[in-house]
Amino acid sequence: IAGVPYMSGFGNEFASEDPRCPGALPEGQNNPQVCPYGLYAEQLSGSAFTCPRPTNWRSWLYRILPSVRHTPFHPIDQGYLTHKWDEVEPDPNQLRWKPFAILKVSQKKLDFVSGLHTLCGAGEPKSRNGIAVHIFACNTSMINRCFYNSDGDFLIVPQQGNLIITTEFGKLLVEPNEICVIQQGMRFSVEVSGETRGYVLEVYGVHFELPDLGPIGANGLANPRDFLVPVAWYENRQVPEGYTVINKYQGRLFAAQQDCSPFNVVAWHGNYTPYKYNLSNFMVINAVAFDHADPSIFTVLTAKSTRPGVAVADFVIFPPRWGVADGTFRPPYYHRNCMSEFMGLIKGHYEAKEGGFQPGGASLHSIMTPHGPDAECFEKATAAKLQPERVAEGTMAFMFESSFNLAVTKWGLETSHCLDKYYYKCWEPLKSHFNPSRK
Ligand SMILES: O=C(O)Cc1cc(O)ccc1O
Ligand SMILES: [Fe+2]
Repeated sequence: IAGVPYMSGFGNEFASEDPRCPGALPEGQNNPQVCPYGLYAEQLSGSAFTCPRPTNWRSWLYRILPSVRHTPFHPIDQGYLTHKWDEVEPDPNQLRWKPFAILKVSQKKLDFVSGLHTLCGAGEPKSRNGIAVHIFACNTSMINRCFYNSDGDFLIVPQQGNLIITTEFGKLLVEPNEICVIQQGMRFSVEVSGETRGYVLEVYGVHFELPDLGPIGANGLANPRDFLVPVAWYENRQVPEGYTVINKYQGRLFAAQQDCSPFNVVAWHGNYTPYKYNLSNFMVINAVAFDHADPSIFTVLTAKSTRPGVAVADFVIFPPRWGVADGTFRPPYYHRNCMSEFMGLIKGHYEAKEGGFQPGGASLHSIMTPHGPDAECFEKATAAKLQPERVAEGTMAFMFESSFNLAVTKWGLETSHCLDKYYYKCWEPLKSHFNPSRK
C-alpha cells in the first residue's frame, strides 16, 4: 500500500481504469448495450438529479456484478452507535474528555464499524438535516465486511494508527495528520494494524466543500490540488462463506450477505468520490499586525446550511504557524458563541490549554457556554515578551464547529468513563486584575 497512486483535485471530473483492464470505461456514453469486458454499469448519485451543475454529484461505476445482488438486510447490534439525542438530560457545562480508551484485541475485538461510539449530535437522518460526532476506537481489520452510510457523509480524522481504506473507487492510505471523506452511499472497508483511534464528523444531507475565500483571493487555505482521490482497483473474489455489507440507515445498522467482494469496480468516472487531504498542506493565514483573527481563517472544509454563512458544520484546524501580532493577547480570546464547538487533538497540545486536553481526548463548548484559555495560559500570555514565535509547533488540534445545538450521548457522559469532572477548575484561579486607578 505504500506508494499507492492517487489522482488529485477537489470535486474534479475524474476517470480511472484498473490497469489490468484497459478500455474498461465505455467511450462516449455511460450505458452501452453491452459494457466492455462484460461489466455492469451502475450510477451512484450524491445529489438530486436536478441540482445545479456546481452541486451536481454522481459517478458511474463499471463492475463485475451490480450492488443489488445481495440477500435482504436485517437489523444487527450497533453497540454505542446512536442518533438518540435524548438519552440523558441536557448539559450546558464545558465538557472535556480524557483520551478515549481503545480496548485490546484480547479484551474485545472491535473493527472500525463495531468500534464506532457516538459522542454527541443533533438533528435527524430522516429529515436529512443534522450532524453526529463519533469516536472510533478499534483493534481489528474489517474482514469480509464493508460499510456504507445512507444517512450522510463521514469526515474521518485518524488520531492513532493508520487506516487502509478499500473503497469501491480504489484504496486510500490515511495516516494521522491526514483526513478523509467517505460520502453517502460509498462502500468501504477499513484495515488497521493494532490499536487505532480517531474522530468522525457525520453530516446528514449535505456534502463538504471548500470554503469561499473572499478577499483572500484565488489561492490559500486548503488548495484544491492537494485533495487526493483513489484510482480504480478491483478484486474478483468469491466469498462462499458470505461477504457482509453493513448499512447505516435512519440511525440503525443493518447487514446483508453476498457471495463476492463489493470491491469489484474495474473502472469508474465522475465527480462523486472519496478523498483524502494531508493537513500539513494547509496554507495558513493569520494576523500579521495586531489582534486575534477568528478561527474561521483555519477552515479546511465546510458543510453549508441553506442560511448564508451559517455552516451545518465546519472542519477547522489549528496548525503550526508563526504568531507575530504586536500589542496583542495572542491565545484564543474568552468568548461565548452561538455555535457549538467540539474539539479534538491529533498530537501535541492545544495553545489555550497546555495541560488537561490530551491527544485522543475531546472537549465540547456548547452554544453560549463561556470558555477560553485556562488561568495558566492567561497569566503566561499577558506577561510574555511579544516576539515572533512559532505557535503550535508539532501539534494538531481541530474543531468541528456546528450551528446545531449538540446533545451528548449516555456513552459520552457516563459509559465511556472519560469525562473530566474537574474541567471547570482550570478557570478557577483566574483572578481580578481590576484597578480603577491604573490605566
Ligand atoms: O475555543 C477554542 O479554543 C476555539 C477557538 C480558537 C480561537 O483562536 C478563537 C475562537 C475559538 O472558539
Ligand atoms: Fe471557542
